[in-house]
Amino acid sequence: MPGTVVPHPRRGRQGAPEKTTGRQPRSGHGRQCGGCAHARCWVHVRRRQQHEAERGGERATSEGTRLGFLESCWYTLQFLNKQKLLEEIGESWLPYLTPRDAEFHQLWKTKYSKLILRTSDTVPKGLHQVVQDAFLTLQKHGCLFQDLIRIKGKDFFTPVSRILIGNPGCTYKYLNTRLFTVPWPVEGSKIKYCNPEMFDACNALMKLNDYLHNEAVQALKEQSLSETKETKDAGVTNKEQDFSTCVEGERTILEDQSSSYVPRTDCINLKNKTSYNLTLLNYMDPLQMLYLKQEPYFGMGNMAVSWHHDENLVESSTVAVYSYSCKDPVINRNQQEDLRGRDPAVWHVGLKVAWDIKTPGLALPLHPGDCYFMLDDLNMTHQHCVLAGWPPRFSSTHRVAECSRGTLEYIFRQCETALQNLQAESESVALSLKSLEVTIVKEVEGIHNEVEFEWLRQFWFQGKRYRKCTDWWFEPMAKLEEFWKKMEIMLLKETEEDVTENVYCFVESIHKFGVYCIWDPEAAFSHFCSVSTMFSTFYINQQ
Ligand SMILES: O=C(O)CCC(=O)C(=O)O
Ligand SMILES: [Fe+2]
Repeated sequence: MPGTVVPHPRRGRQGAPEKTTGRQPRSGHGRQCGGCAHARCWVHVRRRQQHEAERGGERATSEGTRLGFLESCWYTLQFLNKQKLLEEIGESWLPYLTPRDAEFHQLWKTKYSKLILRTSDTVPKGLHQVVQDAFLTLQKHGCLFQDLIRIKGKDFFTPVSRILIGNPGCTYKYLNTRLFTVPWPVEGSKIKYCNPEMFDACNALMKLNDYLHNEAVQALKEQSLSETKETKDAGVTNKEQDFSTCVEGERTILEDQSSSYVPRTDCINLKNKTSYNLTLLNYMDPLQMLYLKQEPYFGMGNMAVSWHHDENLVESSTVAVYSYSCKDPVINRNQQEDLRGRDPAVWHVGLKVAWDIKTPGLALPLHPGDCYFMLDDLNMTHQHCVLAGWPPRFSSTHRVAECSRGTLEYIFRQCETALQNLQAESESVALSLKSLEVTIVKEVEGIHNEVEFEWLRQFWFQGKRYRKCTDWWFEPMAKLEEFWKKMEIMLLKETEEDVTENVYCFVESIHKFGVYCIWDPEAAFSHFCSVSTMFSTFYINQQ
């Protein structure tokens, strides 16, 4: 008879599930120990890591130490790079340009050509209105939160407050925090918002998303045409441009057929790299901040967001940003005409070539309603930061998030795969495993971890923030928790098998020890040690 397995009650504080212990050896013996030794090890190591992480009050990651090690290598490398840069700079600042400098436009054109600005006057007035209302609604209802992020193993709150809005069921992970989209009302979706204003806000951001998508397509097209022209001017034969029109569904998205056609594959790329699935909204009122980090390389002043590359995006996808600083401090700009450097009253986006101290940086002022685009691979080749001005400011940053492992659809599919190894016994409610094969059990463990660490913990860790806008996520989260519980039971069964086998191996080993002793004491000793270590490690891990 299998031992009775009682799942633990969920952990109260974060609602995150707690691991159960399954120390119930059962009689009988199943498999050969050699084949499954690796699997056992893997299970134990993982449980120990998790146990340690929990004891330290940390938010563990599903990948455990392996990822932790790679992560710390990456951070060390970044740290060393940064140190090297700072050393090279010494006491002085690196140069950067603003529109006040004569060479600003030349620098922009040559070194930052994939940064595109669309000033507010090019954006439809009606769109400005609904988007700005949406920002204020979200703020009024307390929907923006400072995120607890993790950098170099340390936790920080972001200076900016944020909310993620986007396709239903989509998530976006940045700096070890997975954010869950407040769904915008895509066609055919049934979303219950907390109030009608919230619907309007999400709808407005979806409209902005469509607008920015079209603008990005246009900008990319223009850019590719200007590149084509430049190569032609330089006398280089470029690829043929006489391809069929580019169609998005029934609609032609690239209509300018008179100048040139864009190849179909390029069209698909273009669409994939501008089809934003979410937007991360930022808000900060500098006057409410006790302290803001100073830009370290160029002396650009207060930073709201430090230098970074946006992570977790589809490769070479465009990022589009709508910027709304609540007042435009025009007077100050005139007063500071003769000063050098950027106007500290005005919000700017700062750009620099990654790990390069030769190319001057760029600080581009952003006035209320301006939009900027980081086209193609600009986000990879360059870093950007946000330089704070004086008024409060919102921004909506539209992204093509790489969410092959970041949607509800995906994680439910994973659960389905894992639960295929579960069979309900007809005469009892007890659940049992169809296969104890190492690869299958390992896969289930992986999925179990993924659900727990990437979804349940991440969701509950952020408290009840998602309730502020809609209850959309609570039903799928409850479902995921059900799946998690089933997997927990499955894995406990596997663990029981482990216990049995360990006991069996241990006993057998003692027996073998006696046999070995006669002709090979060394082998007997090492055999005994390895098995007993395995057994005691297992036992300790089950405490
Ligand atoms: O607010 C902005 O202009 C950009 C913010 C940003 O870089 C980010 O959220 O990743
Ligand atoms: Fe960014």
